[in-house]
Amino acid sequence: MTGEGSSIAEKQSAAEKVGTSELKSNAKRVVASGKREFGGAKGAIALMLGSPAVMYYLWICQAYNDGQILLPKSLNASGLSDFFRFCGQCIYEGAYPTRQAWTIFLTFFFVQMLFYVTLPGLRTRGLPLKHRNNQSLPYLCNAVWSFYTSIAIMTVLHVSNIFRITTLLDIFGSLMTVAICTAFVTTFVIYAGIIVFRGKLFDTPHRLSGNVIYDMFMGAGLNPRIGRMLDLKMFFEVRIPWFTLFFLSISAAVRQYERYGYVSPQVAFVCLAHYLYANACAKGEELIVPTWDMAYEKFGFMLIFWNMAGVPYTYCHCTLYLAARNPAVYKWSTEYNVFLYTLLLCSYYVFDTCNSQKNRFRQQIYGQYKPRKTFPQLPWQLIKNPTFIRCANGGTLLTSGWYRYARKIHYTADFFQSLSWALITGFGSPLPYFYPCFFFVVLVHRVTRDVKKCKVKYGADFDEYCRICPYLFIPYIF
Ligand SMILES: NC(=O)C1=CN([C@@H]2O[C@H](COP(=O)(O)OP(=O)(O)OC[C@H]3O[C@@H](n4cnc5c(N)ncnc54)[C@H](OP(=O)(O)O)[C@@H]3O)[C@@H](O)[C@H]2O)C=CC1
Ligand SMILES: C=C(/C=C/[C@@H](C)[C@H]1CC[C@H]2C3=CC=C4C[C@@H](O)CC[C@]4(C)[C@H]3CC[C@]12C)C(C)C
Repeated sequence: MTGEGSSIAEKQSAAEKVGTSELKSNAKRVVASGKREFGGAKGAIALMLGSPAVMYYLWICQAYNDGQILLPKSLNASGLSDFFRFCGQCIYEGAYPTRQAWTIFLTFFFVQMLFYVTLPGLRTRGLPLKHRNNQSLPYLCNAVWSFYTSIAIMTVLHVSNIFRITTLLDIFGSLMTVAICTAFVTTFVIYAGIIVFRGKLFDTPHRLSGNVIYDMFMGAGLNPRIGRMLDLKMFFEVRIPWFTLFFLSISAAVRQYERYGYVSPQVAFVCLAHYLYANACAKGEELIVPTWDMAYEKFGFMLIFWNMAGVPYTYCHCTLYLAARNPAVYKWSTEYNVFLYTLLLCSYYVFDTCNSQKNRFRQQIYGQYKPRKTFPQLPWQLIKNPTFIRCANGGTLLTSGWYRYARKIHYTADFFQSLSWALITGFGSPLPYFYPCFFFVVLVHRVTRDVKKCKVKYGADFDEYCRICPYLFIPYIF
């Protein structure tokens, strides 16, 4: 069945006549199908220890080995013990969690929390939550106010010499250590709070596997909050990672201007790229509310660590590479620069409008759609009369807009954004290419999980969707 031609209100009423028993049984199957992901407890331990190790290794290559891959033989080390001793020395010297780093990190963290609960914003509601009797949670979407207020405050602090933004790059290693430590502490505090206080603090336990390590990694709660409105998942997914990434790039631009008297096209590129991403997350915050991460993904180490430390301190190696060198080293041709700026902007357009189409469609179906005037509101971000499949379980699958051409074209676009961030640095170091390579693996994993989840949840209707839209990443190709 398709929902062609009928009004959104009629479609919404159809969605509301959802067979809850069918939805519940489908959802249980979805959970059961994904019960032990990431290799279970052993995989969780490996990822909890491996993630910080990878971050420190990348940083040591960047800060102590001119951006080249560091191997034991390159140290003339007699063995691995010498190699690890060298790395330990680098971390102690260059990434010690100093009082200054703790002060900067925690000030930014708690000021963002203060903005979250005080600044004006758009109020919306999330998807109906099965375990809350199909009730939805309220969300206050004021990240765009927080973003521009933060920019204004950072500007005043820098210009008045109270806090020079170039400090972020000067103490990058220490800030990274503080972020890693805080992520582990936050993971433990939120897990313990939910398990011990069972609903009186943060959230009630949700879909626990019974294995403490695995549940700490995946999360004990689905929508942990401080008070009624401070949604920790939304707070960590938007404000901490992408605002930090953007300010690191601005830090590089200010440092380059102070040293050389101008900002190179390459540093300007990473500032634009990280502005676009951070601003997208902020101006589209209400469209994050109906996503899988908000409605299904529990809040544990995976989301906490990667939002708090992984994203800002590994996705930034393009910035670190450019900031550490004379712009003459990467003075590319005008044609190459124009190509990369075009690739970035076109990829961003598809990424923004595709995510917008699907999530605004979700809001329309649940009667939560509210137009906004945040910048930028792009053409084709909303499908006015969407065609969609009205599924047997009461759900809906959009079959127009970008979703007519490829089921995950926003993944493709987002990947090409990440690739452009690396290409702007040239080919002098492999470190800026960590993000696109890591992201490729993340997206392949997410699409595999998602296809499995949608097949279980939508059954034959998902097969119908795949018939209507047979391409996954690239229209008419793959
Ligand atoms: N930079 C980074 O580190 C990361 C970036 N991202 C980006 O975030 C964005 C969102 O990614 P993600 O949340 O993983 O994936 P999606 O936005 O694709 O969300 C998947 C869910 O959307 C719903 N859905 C899928 N197809 C349709 C359809 N045709 N009509 C209606 N609903 C549909 C299903 O959920 P249901 O039907 O149950 O509602 C499905 O489970 C992407 O652009 C991705 O690149 C993601 C991860 C990390
Ligand atoms: C999984 C992680 C992080 C994921 C986020 C970066 C993305 C998850 C949902 C994404 C978005 C949803 C809808 C949008 C509307 C568009 O108009 C603009 C873009 C966006 C806000 C988009 C942005 C990326 C997400 C927030 C961690 C583990 C890295």
